[in-house]
Amino acid sequence: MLALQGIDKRYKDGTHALKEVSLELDCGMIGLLGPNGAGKSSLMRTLACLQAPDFGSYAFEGENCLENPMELRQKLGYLPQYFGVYPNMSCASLLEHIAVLKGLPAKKYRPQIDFLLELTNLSAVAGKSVASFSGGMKQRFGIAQALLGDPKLIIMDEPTSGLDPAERERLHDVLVEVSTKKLIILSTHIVEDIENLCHHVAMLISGKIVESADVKQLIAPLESKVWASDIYLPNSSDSTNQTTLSKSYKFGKPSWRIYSDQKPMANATLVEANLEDRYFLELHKQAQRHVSV
Ligand SMILES: Nc1ncnc2c1ncn2[C@@H]1O[C@H](COP(=O)(O)OP(=O)(O)OP(=O)(O)O)[C@@H](O)[C@H]1O
Repeated sequence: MLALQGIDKRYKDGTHALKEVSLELDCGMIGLLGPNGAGKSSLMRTLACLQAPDFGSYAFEGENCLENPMELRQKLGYLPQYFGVYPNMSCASLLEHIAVLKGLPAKKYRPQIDFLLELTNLSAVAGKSVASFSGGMKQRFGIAQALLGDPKLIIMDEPTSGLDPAERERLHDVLVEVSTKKLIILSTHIVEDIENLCHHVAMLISGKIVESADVKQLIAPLESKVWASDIYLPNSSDSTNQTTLSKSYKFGKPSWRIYSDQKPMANATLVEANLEDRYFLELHKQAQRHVSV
């Protein structure tokens, strides 16, 4: 459905944000996971034809998007990370305005706007100015505008940032409801969102795709190798077969997760491996590579 080939982007100040990114994605919900500054937004903006890469090409449903961006725009829904300033227009009027800009005929967009206001739980505030909305409401508005025109490719840059747990759950419901027969790319550093929603994840670290695979397949090699302990294992004791993955707190008490072929210490308990473990292991590997270069 979407094929990227050698996408490379260097900004004017010399930052090499994307390094020969190649990906092949089929329909469904796909997670793009990476730390701050990894290049996720750069890739999302490129896919949305908002900035051109220096090299590379990409095609959606066989159509070359760089040669024919208008073709893609008609099939695209995009939720940017930041919207900037909202005009002082009501939610419904702004959606109508965006529908016109997308080239949708009134007969098509009027019922769709009603449906999307309902879906994103904004019907009751449709007459209120978007500029006066709370962060969560603005995010839901962003999702509604991205879904206008029933796009086949939906790109969402950090869609759950700034949402409270109830809003986040509502967004998950919306995404699951619309995801059939579409390609939804969800860019985030919130691993849990990807684990909850996506069957496939691409990991982007320092501008490079380091993994792109089925989520279960990525986690499988870690099974029976992730341990939890409330005693600190110094990093210095990490080795090829043993890596401290993460530290988290429960009721103010710390707990470490350790990747190891064998029980790393007497009190360690074997736990179910998850995507966050895989992601931290990958970040650790990349950091090691960086040090040894
Ligand atoms: N317009 C720009 N000019 C120069 N450098 C930029 C520009 N936009 C992004 N960068 C740099 O490119 C790199 C990748 O940034 P990008 O915003 O794509 O990462 P990200 O993974 O989306 O990060 P975050 O999760 O923090 O939003 C960073 O080093 C960033 O500072």
